Amino acid sequence: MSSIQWYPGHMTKARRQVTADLAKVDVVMELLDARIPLSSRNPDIDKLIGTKARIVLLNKADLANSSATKEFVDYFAQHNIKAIAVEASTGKGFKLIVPAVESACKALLERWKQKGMRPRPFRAMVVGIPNVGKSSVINRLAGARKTVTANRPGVTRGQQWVKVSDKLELLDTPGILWPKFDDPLVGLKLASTGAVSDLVTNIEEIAFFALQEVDKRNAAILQERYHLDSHTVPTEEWLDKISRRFGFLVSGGKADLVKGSKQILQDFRAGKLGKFTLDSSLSLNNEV
Ligand SMILES: Nc1nc2c(ncn2[C@@H]2O[C@H](COP(=O)(O)OP(=O)(O)OP(=O)(O)O)[C@@H](O)[C@H]2O)c(=O)[nH]1
Repeated sequence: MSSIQWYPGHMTKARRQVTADLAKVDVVMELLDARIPLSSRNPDIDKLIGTKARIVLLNKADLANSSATKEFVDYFAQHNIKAIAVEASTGKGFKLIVPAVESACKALLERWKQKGMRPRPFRAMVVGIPNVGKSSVINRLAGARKTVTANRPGVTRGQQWVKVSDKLELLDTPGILWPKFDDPLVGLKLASTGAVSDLVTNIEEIAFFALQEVDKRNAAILQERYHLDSHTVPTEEWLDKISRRFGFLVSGGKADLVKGSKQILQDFRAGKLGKFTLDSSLSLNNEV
């Protein structure tokens, strides 16, 4: 879990770093959390990427509702962006990445040819908000492949290009983007899925939000795992019941709601309460 807490100074620094790195690449892999493909988007991403080629990777697809993921792939296609559902933890979907990146770079290749330039491997980087799986994606794409140590303009201290295919090189450090801050519901989605550190959020509120979201989709699973009555609407009492059920007590026999909340979020994030997607592509007409 990332411990980054976003203050204006951090944001300015991150923006500067990402902008500098973006200038070195031809194509961007925008990494999103398949459970929250809209809420995990950086609010300034279009401005940052500009007219550069990009693909979207919907990571942690193993934890998301698969029909919702398909809808999001269509949603991005409608906005002329190729999106691929992937699982960095298993490698599922990864075979599709290189062809998609190369295809996204076709126009660039054309431009090079028109200018009489000799084609070189395309250069790519991964960008995304904290905890979305950037390092996991880079490691999987890099595998045991060698880093390209040739002298290259613009690669700063510690950064290297990794050869992913004959036609593709990847920057071995990701671009860390800040999440959306202004919408409280987006905040709850980011916190419940783990993109925002538990330290900076009210853990009981987040756990209760997670319970409500699960209850809407699959009340039976709550009954099964926590022995809750699936016929009642969620109330804050549920936190008390669940904490007691796991034996989390503080002195005086009171339930330890913080421990109970941690348990709920751990279950929720690990997929033990089902696969879910908290954003909807259908109810939105967002500009991409
Ligand atoms: N279930 C599941 N977990 C994943 C997947 N990809 C990454 N993770 C987990 O998500 C967590 C974050 O992964 P990282 O690769 O560290 O993410 P990051 O974006 O580099 O994180 P920061 O360094 O915080 O910016 C880790 O616990 C990974 O094991 C996936 O496809 N499925």
